[in-house]
Amino acid sequence: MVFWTLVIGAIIIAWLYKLNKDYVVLTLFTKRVKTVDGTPLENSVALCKGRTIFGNAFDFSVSPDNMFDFSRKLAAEMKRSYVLYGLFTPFYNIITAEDAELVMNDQNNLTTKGIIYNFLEPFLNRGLLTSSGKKWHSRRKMLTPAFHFNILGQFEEIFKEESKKFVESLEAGDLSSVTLNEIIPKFTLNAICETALGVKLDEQMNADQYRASFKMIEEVFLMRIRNPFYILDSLYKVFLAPKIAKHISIVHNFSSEIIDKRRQVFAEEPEHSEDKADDNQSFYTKKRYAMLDTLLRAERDGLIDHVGICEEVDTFMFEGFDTTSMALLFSLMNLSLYPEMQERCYQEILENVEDDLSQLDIQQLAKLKYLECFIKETLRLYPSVPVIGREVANETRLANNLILPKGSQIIIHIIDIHRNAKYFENPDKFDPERFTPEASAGRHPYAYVPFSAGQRNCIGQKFAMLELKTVLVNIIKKFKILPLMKDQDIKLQSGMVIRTSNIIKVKLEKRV
Ligand code: HEM
Repeated sequence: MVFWTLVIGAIIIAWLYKLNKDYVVLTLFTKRVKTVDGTPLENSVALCKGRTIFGNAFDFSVSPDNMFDFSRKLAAEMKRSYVLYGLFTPFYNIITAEDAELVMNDQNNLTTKGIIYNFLEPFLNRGLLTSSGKKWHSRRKMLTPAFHFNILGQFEEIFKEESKKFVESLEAGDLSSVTLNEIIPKFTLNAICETALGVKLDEQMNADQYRASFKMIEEVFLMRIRNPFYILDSLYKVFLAPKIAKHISIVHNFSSEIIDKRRQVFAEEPEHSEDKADDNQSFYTKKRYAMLDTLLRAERDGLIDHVGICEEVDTFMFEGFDTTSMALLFSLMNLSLYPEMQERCYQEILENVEDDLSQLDIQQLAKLKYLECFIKETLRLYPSVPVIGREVANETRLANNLILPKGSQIIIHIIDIHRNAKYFENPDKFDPERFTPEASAGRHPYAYVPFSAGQRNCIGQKFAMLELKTVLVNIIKKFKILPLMKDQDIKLQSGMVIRTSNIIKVKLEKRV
């Protein structure tokens, strides 16, 4: 009996030993990443020892603050891209521009969004951000004209109006302590609703409730990232979905109400029937255009249904609201922390922008080169979307000698690429001069990718830069922005976008 137990035990151990070469057994048979030339994996990529015997599956079961810091610590320790083994799947973590280029440039196997994006599905369903394959191609083609240069000119009018209102609301408040986390989302939500959706938010629409529900959805999203068991939809549905059902329906009702309002405006305009999809110029000059009109037109032509429109509207609200909020928050914070740079922005505005800000246009904004460098540097150190993900659709061989098994997850840490001393000397120093043409020459093209790159890049990047420049010109012209906290006090956090765990405040002083 003892003999046979030993024999069977030995066979099992031998079998597990063999299996372990292809799979990380204790992470529930996660396939291993291999090398093309058969050399040891650690020669081509860093491997990170797990905190438990279950690979790295439980390494991220920490608070959002610690999760953010933990990733930065790993990048600093590893110094090159690294592999982690989670439950069921390996995670290839990219922290160099060279590796990011291989993934962002791939046209075939690496354009599908990663598992993390599934966590957004109850909220966004499958819109432009989260979809892949044919659906993504046709939606991207449908929506690209909505971001055409000619249309940005019309959006500029809205950005100006909203910026003016924003400055007036600041003036009416307590200038000695302005809480950026509170006031900015109001401005950015109004701006996205009016430009993208063509609807002014009014009292009845309860935008405060929308923003609060948005936060709750984010909390549950983070719970799913931290606990590897919540990867399983069945567990999510039982334990987490009921917590946010109410909030999901609040955000969906909010966007549905907007779609209905705009649909009425659209239906009242008979000339829409004559519009050609690519005839933006003539169409958009007839009345104020909204991106949602592109979708309503496609609906009329039978190219998209109501569910599809909701997916895209929720996606625009998600992508266009919080990303710009955080970019604006960090820009204002940096203006307060670096007074000489703020003064340079102010002087540049005086030299290049008409005194009457209602005349501000894209041409004047294009002259504000230093302000642009300032925003770019802000997005380098504080990219609104610090991390993006892909899923490997089919086993893929990369030019860096790695073979990624089908289903592997790729995490591109944009923030770690941006803070890598290989591309940016003294990377933690805030220095807008890095983005002058001379300083940028010769830099790796994927070393600075706040809007990602390749075919899945951000469709709204020009829109976002225009909005940021417009509101910043309005604020800088009116106020001196003074600090109420130190650079070292700012604590970054993970969220659906980058967050701060502390409240960011500044003081404003009216310019005379
Ligand atoms: C500072 C502001 C912004 C930043 C930093 C930013 C960044 C990004 C990044 C990094 C991606 C790639 C996401 C991924 O691969 O998972 C992305 C995608 C996207 N962004 Fe933005 N974004 C900003 C503003 C906007 C705005 C204002 C809009 C819309 C009005 C927008 C709409 C989108 C959409 C629809 C996608 C998905 C594109 C696709 O997959 O085809 N973004 N954005």
